[in-house]
This record gives sequence, structure tokens and C-alpha cells, in this order.
Amino acid sequence: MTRSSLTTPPAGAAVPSPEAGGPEPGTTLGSHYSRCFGCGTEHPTGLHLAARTPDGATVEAEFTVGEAHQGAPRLAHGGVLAAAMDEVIGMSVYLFRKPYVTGRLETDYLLPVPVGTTLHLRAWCNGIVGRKAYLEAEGRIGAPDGPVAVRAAALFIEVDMAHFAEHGDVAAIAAEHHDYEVNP
Ligand SMILES: CCCCCCCCCCCC(=O)SCCNC(=O)CCNC(=O)[C@H](O)C(C)(C)COP(=O)(O)OP(=O)(O)OC[C@H]1O[C@@H](n2cnc3c(N)ncnc32)[C@H](O)[C@@H]1OP(=O)(O)O
Repeated sequence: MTRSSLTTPPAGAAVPSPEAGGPEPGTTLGSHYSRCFGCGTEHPTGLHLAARTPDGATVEAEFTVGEAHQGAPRLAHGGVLAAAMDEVIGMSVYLFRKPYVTGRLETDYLLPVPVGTTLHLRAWCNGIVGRKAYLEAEGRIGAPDGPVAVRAAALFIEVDMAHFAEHGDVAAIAAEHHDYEVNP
């Protein structure tokens, strides 16, 4: 992966232990918002990622490129592929049970991805320092050990739920995150 210093964990960055209270190995991770372009089950043309963690530390998901995801004729749009990487990385940092947002996303495109292809996505954490999480992902064509079409490295920043309430839609958050207190 070609990456900048901004997405490279500094020396001493700790990779959190999968035993730190996150989801058990084998757990399916739910959608964080039904209308999310990446994982929402109610989004008509979204990516519909349904992620799981095989080991409590990494996340896997599949994305089948559809008609709505084209850039060049019959080929996936690069921005859509970046969105898939952003989403699967976002799900991997969700394993730490704190809200994070993308600060920076770097993407390498290695192969064109035709419509109808299923990309096998995998994301993992390379370290956390303070509010900064250093993460990585890859998308392989056709099988978990297929050719790598896309790689990404990212810096995610920890926020609190007030971030989403202040800048987004409090009612939608409360409707889908039943443990979220609107007026704590
Ligand atoms: C209900 C749903 C629930 C869960 C919902 C989960 C949704 C996940 C969806 C998938 C993920 C997304 O697409 S999220 C959507 C796309 N992303 C966004 O909208 C984020 C927009 N940006 C922001 O809101 C802000 O810039 C933040 C929160 C990222 C940072 O602002 P801040 O909180 O004021 O913090 P700030 O001091 O600026 O930064 C903290 C540290 O990070 C560093 N830093 C910050 N940004 C960058 C950057 N781009 N590149 C390098 N470094 C950076 C700073 O230098 C600093 O380092 P130091 O000085 O401490 O060393």
C-alpha cells in the first residue's frame, strides 16, 4: 500500500486487543443507520455491506458492483469503491465500541472492477494513539484470496455522539440508536 505519513501509525502505536470488550469472534455487525449509503438496508442503490468479524479484530464484508455503481461503462466508479473501503474500515473501528469518523482516506486502485463483480472486503486496525485510529483495508475480486483490486489506508478520529447530533439529525439517531439519550 502506498501511503502518506498521515495514515502510518507512529512508533509505539498500540493495536487494541480483541479481548478488550468488543464483539465476539463470528459476530455479524449490524447497520449503524438504515439509510447509510454503505450499510443501510433501506438505501435503494447503496452498497448494502453486511459485515462480520471472524476474529473480533478484523472485519469482512462483500460488495457486489451494480448498475448504479458505474463510472466508465460496465466498470465500477472509483468514488464508489472508495466508499466501500471507507465503510468497511468504519465497521472495523466500530469493534472498539466508540464513534469514529473518517479524517483521511487514501486509496490505491490496482485493477478495474466490472459490474457484477463481488469484491471481498477486509479491514483491520494498525494502531490507536489518543483519538487517532490508523486503519487499512483491501478489496479482492471474486474470492477472499482473489486478486487485490483496491487497497486503502485511513486515519479515523474518535468523536462523541454529540458530533452526530450537532451536525446531523437527532431524531434519526434517537430512532435507530435506542440507547442514545437526546437530553442526557
Ligand atoms: C449515529 C451514528 C453513529 C455511528 C456512525 C458511524 C459512521 C461511519 C461512516 C463511515 C465513515 C464516514 O464516512 S464518516 C463521514 C466523513 N467524515 C467526516 O464527516 C468528518 C469531518 N471532519 C470533522 O468533523 C473534524 O475535522 C474531525 C472530527 C475529524 C476532527 O475535528 P476535531 O474533533 O476538532 O479534532 P482536531 O483537533 O481537528 O483533530 C484531532 C487530531 O486529528 C488530526 N486530524 C484531524 N483530521 C485530520 C486529517 N484529515 N488528516 C490528518 N490528521 C487529522 C488533528 O491534526 C489532531 O491531531 P493532534 O493535534 O491531536 O495530533
